[in-house]
Amino acid sequence: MSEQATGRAALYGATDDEAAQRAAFTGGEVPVAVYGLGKMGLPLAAVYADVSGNTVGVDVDESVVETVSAGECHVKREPGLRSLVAQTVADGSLRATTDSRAAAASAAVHVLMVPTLLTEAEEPDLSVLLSAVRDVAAGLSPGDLVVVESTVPPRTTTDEVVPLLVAESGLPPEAFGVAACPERTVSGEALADIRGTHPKVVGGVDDESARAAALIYDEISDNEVIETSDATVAEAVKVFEGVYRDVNIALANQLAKYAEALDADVTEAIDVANTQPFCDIHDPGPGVGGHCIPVYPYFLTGAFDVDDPLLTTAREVNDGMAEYTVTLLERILSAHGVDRPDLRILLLGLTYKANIEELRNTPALPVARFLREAGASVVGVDPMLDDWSDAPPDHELAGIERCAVDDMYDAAADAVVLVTPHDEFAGADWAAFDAPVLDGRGAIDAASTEAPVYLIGGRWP
Ligand SMILES: NC(=O)c1ccc[n+]([C@@H]2O[C@H](COP(=O)([O-])OP(=O)(O)OC[C@H]3O[C@@H](n4cnc5c(N)ncnc54)[C@H](O)[C@@H]3O)[C@@H](O)[C@H]2O)c1
Ligand SMILES: CC(=O)N[C@@H]1[C@@H](OP(=O)(O)OP(=O)(O)OC[C@H]2O[C@@H](n3ccc(=O)[nH]c3=O)[C@H](O)[C@@H]2O)O[C@H](CO)[C@@H](O)[C@@H]1O
Repeated sequence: MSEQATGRAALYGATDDEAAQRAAFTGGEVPVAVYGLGKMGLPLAAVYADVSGNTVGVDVDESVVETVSAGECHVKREPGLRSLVAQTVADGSLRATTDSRAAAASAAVHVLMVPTLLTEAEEPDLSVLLSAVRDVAAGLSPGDLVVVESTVPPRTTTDEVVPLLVAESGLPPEAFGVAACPERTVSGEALADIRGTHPKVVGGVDDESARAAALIYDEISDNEVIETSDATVAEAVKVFEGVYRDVNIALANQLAKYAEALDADVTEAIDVANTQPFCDIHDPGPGVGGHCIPVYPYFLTGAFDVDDPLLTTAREVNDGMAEYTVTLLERILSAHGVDRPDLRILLLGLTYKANIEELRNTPALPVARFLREAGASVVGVDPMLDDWSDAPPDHELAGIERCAVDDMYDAAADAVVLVTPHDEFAGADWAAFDAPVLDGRGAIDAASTEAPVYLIGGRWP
């Protein structure tokens, strides 16, 4: 084990036997810093703390750091996370700080879990990641290992991260390790996923980086650790998983548009088609939200000069579903003889996915915009969101009248759209709305209610 001047053990280039390295890592001798304490970073930091016994979480948001430092958890509805954060903060294995430079100077393993988003021009925005990389470089020591867990365009680790670490740390590239180990975690099951729902993918910029990273993740995960031939393949694995899903969802949405011409229920056809192993068509819906699936295609189309009609068309199909949903709603209202200028439409679920507090790219916002452009007033119900009634005019939810779950039956809606099926809507009395319901996510058991319930791609009465 290479002990450095600071008395901390390091893994990259360690020459003692593997058992000693594992013992050092799980014995708190290899300090870890996790950069980014959000929906993905906090669960990751908590598991790292639980395994390593010596982890500091870094975040630029002081309220996040204060919350975690108090042993509390700001990430909602993540099973087990609240207690794990409380436990690891209480026993000292997890600390939180905004002082990224101090954290970097103390750590021998640096794990990047910060957002990677898009510019207005729909090109990868690595500014946050590279800012965190600069913080790491300021405290980088020989023998350290840098792990990129954020989803990034393939080649980012080798072409952006390593050169910046070298330039800003003054260390030669052979002095430290770097590996792409993409997060394959789903909100709502993060701890289980980090601990091994799926194999962990590890791609090093060199063999020693891969070895050190694989040793760490073999301690973190109880599933297989798959070492790819290099960091770029590991990055590509993650992006390919995401673009597969976006294209597949676009296929489902396209097939939903055929439903009326076929006079068939597309969901029934998809479900039966998926009964054989060569078919896994996903579900149609009002759109694709979050900062993963709708973003990852641009990590290819916006990063490489390759002729690509497929991913771009899939994005267009998925982004077009919000307007398609509104046209469906207009037809439903017409079929029910509702033709008033001052329509009130109730949107249930505004965040991008059930039980997740994230508005990024949520289809609910374009659905609301199209409805308001058509002259309707829009009422939104979302138990995952704090009351936004007093939000400023430029707030993304401005223009959407807020309604509490308990008051939703009294909203006097002319129609209801279930955009995101949070748990709170599972037991709704759909007939009590006394209005037609468009079930955007196929979450309602239509046979269990007298209410007129419609599906995207469903059969018309
Ligand atoms: N959310 C998912 O389902 C998911 C799944 C897999 C991978 N990912 C990847 O993980 C990334 C992070 O996702 P998330 O859901 O945790 O995002 P998030 O928005 O919930 O959290 C990001 C956190 O990073 C902090 N942060 C921003 N800049 C920072 C900096 N320079 N240094 C330290 N902290 C900083 C923010 O304050 C915030 O607390 C995503 O961009 C995506 O690439 C997300
Ligand atoms: C590790 C990681 O990165 N995990 C990602 C994470 O992605 P995510 O959290 O962004 O969630 P998704 O489930 O992909 O939903 C995104 C949007 O697409 C809509 N949607 C979904 C399915 C469908 O058939 N039709 C749809 O319209 C949905 O409503 C929502 O708006 O979990 C997925 C597994 O859940 C993973 O595959 C995916 O890699």
